[in-house]
Amino acid sequence: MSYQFIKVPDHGEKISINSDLSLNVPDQPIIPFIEGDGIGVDISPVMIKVVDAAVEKSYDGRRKISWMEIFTGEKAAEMYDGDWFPAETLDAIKEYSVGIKGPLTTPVGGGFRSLNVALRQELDLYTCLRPVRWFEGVPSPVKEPGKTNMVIFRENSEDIYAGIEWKAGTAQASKIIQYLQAEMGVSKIRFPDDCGIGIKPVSKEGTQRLVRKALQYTIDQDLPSLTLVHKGNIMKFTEGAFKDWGYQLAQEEFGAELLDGGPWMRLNNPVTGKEIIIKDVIADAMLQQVLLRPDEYSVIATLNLNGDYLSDALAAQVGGIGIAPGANLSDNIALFEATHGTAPKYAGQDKVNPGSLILSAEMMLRHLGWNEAADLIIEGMNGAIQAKTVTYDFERLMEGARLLKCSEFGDAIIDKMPSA
Ligand SMILES: NC(=O)C1=CN([C@@H]2O[C@H](COP(=O)(O)OP(=O)(O)OC[C@H]3O[C@@H](n4cnc5c(N)ncnc54)[C@H](OP(=O)(O)O)[C@@H]3O)[C@@H](O)[C@H]2O)C=CC1
Ligand SMILES: O=C(O)CCC(=O)C(=O)O
Ligand SMILES: [Mg+2]
Repeated sequence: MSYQFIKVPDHGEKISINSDLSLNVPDQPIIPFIEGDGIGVDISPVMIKVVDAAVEKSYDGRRKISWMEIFTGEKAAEMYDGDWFPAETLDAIKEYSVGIKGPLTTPVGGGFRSLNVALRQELDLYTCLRPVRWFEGVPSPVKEPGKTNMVIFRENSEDIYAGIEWKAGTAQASKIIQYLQAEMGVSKIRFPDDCGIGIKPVSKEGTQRLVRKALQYTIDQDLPSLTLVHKGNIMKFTEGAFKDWGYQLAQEEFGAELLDGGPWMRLNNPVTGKEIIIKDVIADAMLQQVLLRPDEYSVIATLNLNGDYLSDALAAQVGGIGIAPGANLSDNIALFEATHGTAPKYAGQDKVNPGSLILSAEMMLRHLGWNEAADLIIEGMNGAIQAKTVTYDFERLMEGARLLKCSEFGDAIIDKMPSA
């Protein structure tokens, strides 16, 4: 495919996908990346430098990533004559199958809709996978941060994030309100004359494809439990249905059985034989459970908004969103990204923690099967943290730490990577 502004590197090859959805990864894969708005300009080059160093150290030049810049957000708007979301960016992600992105700005209360959400919707990246683990030495607000070790599977394509909403006072909002009152017998809209309306679609298919991934991950990683997190006591036919469809899938597709009469279920891991508990917790209670009894939770499957809240809250327990990685996944595309946003007040200052994006790249390397390079990144990160050479977010809470810039922290990670 030829592109208008995207420059395909002279060297490197495309990753291809086999019929069983496994990847064929060449030794020099072309990987598209979006630099990102705000602090994207700081963290993306550091991520690339760290990844290149880990790959070089692991494979002695036999393997190398050919990075290909693609554009969304402010940089795209400048290049593509005001188009924040160029079609060729989507084409490139589809063509190259694996990519990584920095954060993108979304205006609050008006303006354009989230480009991050649009990427997930357009590419049907229905799973947002956010692992939360503690690195020894990272300052944390809790007493025993090592007890927090969870993996969030956030549904990424439905819920109120679908963007079906109308502003108060518009003809569309009035029409929907009139329809609800006249045709659907709704009498509970408290102030109908001045009311915005949002719609929350949650489907069986959307729920079950997410829960299927989460339960398969629980099995593959030999983990002890899967928790369905929902607010089904209040939103019965969306969040309540998510819980019911989740349990139904566990029973019908994985052979789970009721535990003590239900609703919790159990199954034996078909590979290791170990017991897996499938349980559910109401979302508000979950926010206290993860603080008070974190070691009782392992894999979490939840809806879009709950997952958004829970991922920042859990990240805080292990040191903050400066070190919170993630991936957006469909069955054949993987787009890695940090949990945090553009942190505009720090943009361009070479200050923030690049850890989230670097750890997102570490997930990407594992997705490619380049585990040796991924392991080096973890060792480098551990080494830099143990040496107390860290960015401002950790330094302000760590006794005796040396403050590093964003780029210096990347260099410290590289320095601490053991030689082969
Ligand atoms: N996937 C994406 O692209 C996302 C985009 N966004 C967008 O980002 C913009 C800003 O959102 P906002 O709510 O301020 O959230 P941000 O995540 O951008 O920042 C909130 C705070 O988190 C801390 N933080 C964030 N990133 C880092 C980092 N790399 N290192 C250290 N600390 C960090 C900072 O805290 P402190 O000041 O205390 O040091 C920062 O002020 C919005 O437009 C929002 O829509 C938000 C989330 C995800
Ligand atoms: O799209 C945005 O601006 C925010 C998204 C977000 O907070 C997230 O994905 O965690
Ligand atoms: Mg968020």
